[in-house]
Amino acid sequence: MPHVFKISIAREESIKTNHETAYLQIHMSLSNEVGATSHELLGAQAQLWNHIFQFINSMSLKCAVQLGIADVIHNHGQPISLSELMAGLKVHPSKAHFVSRLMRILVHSNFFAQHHHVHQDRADVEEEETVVLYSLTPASRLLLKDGSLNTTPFLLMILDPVVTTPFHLMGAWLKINGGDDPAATCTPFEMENGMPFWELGAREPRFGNLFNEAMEADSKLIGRVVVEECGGVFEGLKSLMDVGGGSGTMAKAIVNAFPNINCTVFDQPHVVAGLQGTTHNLGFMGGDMFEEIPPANAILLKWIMHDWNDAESVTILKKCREAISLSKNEGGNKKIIIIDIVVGYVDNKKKMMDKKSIETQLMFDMLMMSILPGKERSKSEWEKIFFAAGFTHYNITHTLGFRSLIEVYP
Ligand SMILES: C[S@@+](CC[C@H](N)C(=O)[O-])C[C@H]1O[C@@H](n2cnc3c(N)ncnc32)[C@H](O)[C@@H]1O
Ligand SMILES: C/C=C/c1ccc(O)c(OC)c1
Repeated sequence: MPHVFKISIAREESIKTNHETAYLQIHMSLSNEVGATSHELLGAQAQLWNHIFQFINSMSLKCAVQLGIADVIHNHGQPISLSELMAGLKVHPSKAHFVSRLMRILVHSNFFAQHHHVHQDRADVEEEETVVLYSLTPASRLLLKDGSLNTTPFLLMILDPVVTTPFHLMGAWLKINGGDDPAATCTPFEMENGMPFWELGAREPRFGNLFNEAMEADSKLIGRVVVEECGGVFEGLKSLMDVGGGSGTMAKAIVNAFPNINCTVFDQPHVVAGLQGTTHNLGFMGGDMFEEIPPANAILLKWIMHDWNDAESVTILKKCREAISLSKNEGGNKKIIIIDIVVGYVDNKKKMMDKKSIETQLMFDMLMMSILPGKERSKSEWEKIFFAAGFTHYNITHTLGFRSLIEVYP
């Protein structure tokens, strides 16, 4: 393309009527070789390279998790020097200078903080010595393996080759015929693994367990926030069915905060096999949400709807509507509670985070496209499936960071 423009510009320059000069300007703005100043070219290259290299940020963080850097700093109890950090890591001493480079990029990304400490306590040292000391940041506190909000399983699951490999196939996947039925279209994940995501989780315990642990970590964090910020949502309910509730972490947070709600975790039989409620008001049940959902005043769908396409989602929502209509709750309300992304809506208390949060939403959407037949929905896309399933109104609360809580009523 650029060559074609170059030739036409050369020709038009020799003619130079006013009319053609206008064309020339358009051609120049379209051409990447002629129009840009050095400054613009370097800016464009910087943007491109920064984007190309984003996986290096992910992998540097993965390395820190593999080594347990955050745990060593935390266990040290105070800011730590490189040599103290090395003593706590299972890294070969010959590689200390590599670790300092790893730390440099992670400090840049705000996963660790770095201070310069001036040594004055050694009489034998004549010149002052400055030592770099590392400490944790709020983001790296989520990487502590003993912490209650340990997010490392989520990181290891998302950066596992089982998840990253299908992304290499997206172009090829888009070129092949998906057929007329969107529900029957295979995903890049299936193209790579020969089976759907949930089947791999059932067949390969290593990945299945990693996935469930990843979900637990999120449910611990969001469970706490939901109870603190949106507790009113659960007032007046006698029973709650957490459909696709995994190993029950979210349900535990809810029954602890609301002892009067009877909560049942409903998930695939192999996921809830062997699980038992720790209190009288928590139970587990295996089943298929496309077949039948047991009755309850309210159904919780946390990170469920985005796993499925519109037709599948409407089927699940219809099953939910049946389940709440069959339950008893005199005077109390009945509803579906969805915790998921509403694309374009982010926590309005954190305006500064908006661009990053929306990027996170769009990344989740690409994940749902590569791994599952799912998608992230805008407000109007949500409305379409709610009404198609026979619900009449809904209310969105945007207080969960890049996610929202949606109450949907019959
Ligand atoms: C993304 S996870 C969300 C887990 C949990 N709600 C959370 O947010 O931590 C989706 C869950 O749906 C479950 N699931 C998938 N297909 C299902 C089906 N047909 N019936 C019931 N549960 C299903 C999976 O086993 C998984 O636990
Ligand atoms: C690699 C797959 C990740 C994934 C799959 C299903 C989900 O609902 C999800 O929500 C965070 C994440």
